Parts: sequence; C-alpha cells; structure tokens
Amino acid sequence: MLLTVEKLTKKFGVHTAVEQLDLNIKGNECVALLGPNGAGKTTTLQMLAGLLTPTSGNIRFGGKENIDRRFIGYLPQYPAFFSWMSAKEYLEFAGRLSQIPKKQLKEKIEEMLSFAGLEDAKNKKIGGFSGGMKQRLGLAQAMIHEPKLLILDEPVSALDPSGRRDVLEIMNELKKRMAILFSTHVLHDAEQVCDEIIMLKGGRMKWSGNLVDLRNIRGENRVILETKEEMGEWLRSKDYIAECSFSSPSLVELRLRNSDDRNHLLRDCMAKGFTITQFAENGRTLEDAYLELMEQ
Ligand SMILES: Nc1ncnc2c1ncn2[C@@H]1O[C@H](COP(=O)(O)OP(=O)(O)OP(=O)(O)O)[C@@H](O)[C@H]1O
Repeated sequence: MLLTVEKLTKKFGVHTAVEQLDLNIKGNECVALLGPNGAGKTTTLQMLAGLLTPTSGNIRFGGKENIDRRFIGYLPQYPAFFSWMSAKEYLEFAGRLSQIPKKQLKEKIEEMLSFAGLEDAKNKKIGGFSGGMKQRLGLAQAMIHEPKLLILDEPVSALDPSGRRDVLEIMNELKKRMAILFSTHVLHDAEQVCDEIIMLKGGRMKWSGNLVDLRNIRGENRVILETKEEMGEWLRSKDYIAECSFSSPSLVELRLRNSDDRNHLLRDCMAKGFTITQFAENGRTLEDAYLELMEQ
C-alpha cells in the first residue's frame, strides 16, 4: 500500500473539519475524493501533502510514519503563480525547489512542457495564460520531480469544458506513471479518470468503493418488465417482488428481493402465458446513486 490513513482528524477550534477518516491508496491507483463544498476535501489533501498537521490519526506513506515530501506532488486549489515569469522559468524555479540536479532539469523542463502542451507558450509570461494553461502548468510543476503520489485539489473545477477535457486527458496519461488522489465536487469528473471513489460529507466518509460498486448500489435487482397483456394485481401477489411501480397495466418497474428472482419472475410470466416484450435491467444512474448516498 502506498498510502495508509487511519482515523485522520482535523479540528479548527471547536469545528471538526475532518473526522476519523480511514483510507488506502495503492501505487497504481487513481482515487477521487468527492464531496460538496465544505466536506473537508482540501483539509484532507493538505494533511496528506504534509502541509497541515492533523489533530490526530496516522498517515503512513510507503510503510513509513513520516510523509516524505520528495515522493509527493501537490497542486493546490488556487495555485499562486508568479505572473511575470514565463512557463519555462516557473518550471525551472519549481525544479530547483525540488532539488532536481541542474543537468537533468533542462531535459525535464522540456519533457514537462511537452506533456502539458505548453511548448509553444514556454517563453510567454504566465500572466497572459488562460485558466486551462495555468492548470496544465500547475500539473507540470507538481510532477516535475516524478512523485509517487500526485495530490490535486479540484484540478478541473474552475475550468471551462475544453480546459476540463485537456486536464482530465493529462490525468489519464499521468495515472499510468503514478498514483493520483484528486478532489472534486463533480461526479462526472471523477467518473472520467478514477478507479476508486471516496465520498466525504461534513468531514466524514460517507462511502468508498469503485464505480462499478457505485452503479450497483441497490440498482442490480431493478428490472423493467413489459408484456402484451395486462399484469395488474397478479404481479403484486409475488413475494419475491419488493417494490413495483406501474407506468401502465402492462409496463412495470420492479425491485426484486434477490438477483435470482429474475428467473422466478420470467418463469412465472411464461407460466401465466404472458408475451414479454421487454425485460431489462434498470440500474439507476451513477448520479442517482451518488445523491442518495450523500443524503443518507
Ligand atoms: N483554517 C481554517 N480555520 C477554520 N475552519 C476551517 C479552516 N480551513 C477549513 N475550515 C473549515 O473546515 C471545513 C472543511 O473545509 P475544506 O476547505 O476542507 O472543505 P472542501 O471540501 O475542500 O470545500 P470546498 O469544495 O469549498 O473547497 C469547512 O467548514 C471550512 O469552513
């Protein structure tokens, strides 16, 4: 395990921003920390980046108690760029801070500029950059020292759709090289790149798992059944049906008690002589599952 976090808690005076958070990140994972404003995402990421001291709890990085900042890349939610510097000068500055040897640095800067799609703008002043260009430069800065874990705080939230797409594409490339933990309040962004999701609300973990798990939450036993005949009350008498909602006497949405009950339902419909015109799984959308979990 690359990162192991146990009972991480941060209090600001009487206010608890993060409470008893447990999480694990493997070396090749891309994990999204998903939650609404004020959920505790930034506070969590700052603690994991070694920028904020936890009130209590354990953080182990590569099995060791101390966070070794050399192995972590961090992009804050509102990065402070020096607007008078060029992209190249800024990466040179970031590289020196990370103590990259001079000989390697030149090559590394060129590699990063190309990776971030900023070769043509390398000598231009950052002050004239678009939001998307700044964010790509921020990513280049965060990964110039080849960290093992890249921590990105809302990397796409402030971007327009094309800037968002560019940064998400870069993240998809980056995740082949290092673990990524990023925060977002938009499920769709998490869905584009991550393997695992951790949902936070009010400083507490509400749910964690992968996208397939999220899709399956109580969605797996839902089916839509349509027949040529009217089903009506006959269907309600079946005890393997937990819920049913008729759109018409011959079209119904059902929740079955178990996945095996699909076979029971089909068998019973056929025995009854019904002509089935539709029998489909009716998993809820990811957004439905997310909102339901957040509201619980
Ligand atoms: N330095 C601080 N002093 C006092 N309270 C703070 C401090 N930093 C954060 N908080 C509070 O802790 C809670 C969590 O804040 P945090 O910034 O971690 O949330 P977030 O999920 O990143 O939200 P956002 O999406 O708005 O950035 C909030 O209620 C916030 O007001």
